[in-house]
Amino acid sequence: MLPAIELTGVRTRLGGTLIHDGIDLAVWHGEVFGIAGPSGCGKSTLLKEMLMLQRPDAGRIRILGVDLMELDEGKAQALRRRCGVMFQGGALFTGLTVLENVALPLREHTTLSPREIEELSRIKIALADLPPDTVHKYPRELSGGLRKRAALARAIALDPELLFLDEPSAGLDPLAASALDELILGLKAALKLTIIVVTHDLDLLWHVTDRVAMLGERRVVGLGTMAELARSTHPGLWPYFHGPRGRAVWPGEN
Ligand SMILES: Nc1ncnc2c1ncn2[C@@H]1O[C@H](COP(=O)(O)OP(=O)(O)OP(=O)(O)O)[C@@H](O)[C@H]1O
Repeated sequence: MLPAIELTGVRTRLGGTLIHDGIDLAVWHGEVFGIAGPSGCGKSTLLKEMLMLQRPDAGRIRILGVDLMELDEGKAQALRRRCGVMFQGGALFTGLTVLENVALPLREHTTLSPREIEELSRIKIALADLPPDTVHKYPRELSGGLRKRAALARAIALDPELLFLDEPSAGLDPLAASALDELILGLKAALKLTIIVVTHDLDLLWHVTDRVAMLGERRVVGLGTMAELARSTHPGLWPYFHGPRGRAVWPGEN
């Protein structure tokens, strides 16, 4: 079976600096795949490239079997519909209620009736574990954790095959962050999603991901389960797992 996502030899130059110099990785259908690494190593840039928001200078990216280098705008639109995205901060429309935010992709990309759209939106809101009384609230009336859930409900509105999460736990307290971890695992199981998550959050990486690509030195310096990466002696991985914060979240060591 073809991978859900395949990157081969991706090279990216930004503002005269080489950010990626030969990134190779494959994401399998149905897995939660983490992308981690130090600040500035190009994680978000890689995400944008997979989402067709930015083009690499060289290399090949295949999403759901489609080669992004050979896409016209029509095919890109069709492919984007198969990808849900939750950007850092949620990026909800502040002037729209939760229900209207979740309904928006359905209004833009389907020919469903308003009643069907509302019903489907309510299903996604329930799947994201938002209390029913939040549907008519505006994002500013919600806690950070509930705003993330609303953003997640919107990201799954069109039943995507791939779900991209950019720093989902950023800004959340530890309890809200671990509740979100559970929700991500629940969505993966319920919707058979392939999930790509860019994060610094070691708890999330240990508890939610199946495999992780650790970026560094403009390449993938480690690829495997967190347990496999933790055993690696690669100098680019050692500080990540054996620094004080890294050590504190090793399962079974708390
Ligand atoms: N449009 C741009 N022009 C020039 N440099 C850029 C541009 N966008 C990002 N960069 C630089 O490219 C590098 C990679 O940025 P990117 O945001 O992908 O890193 P990151 O790993 O996601 O970082 P963080 O973990 O801090 O979010 C950084 O050094 C950043 O300053």
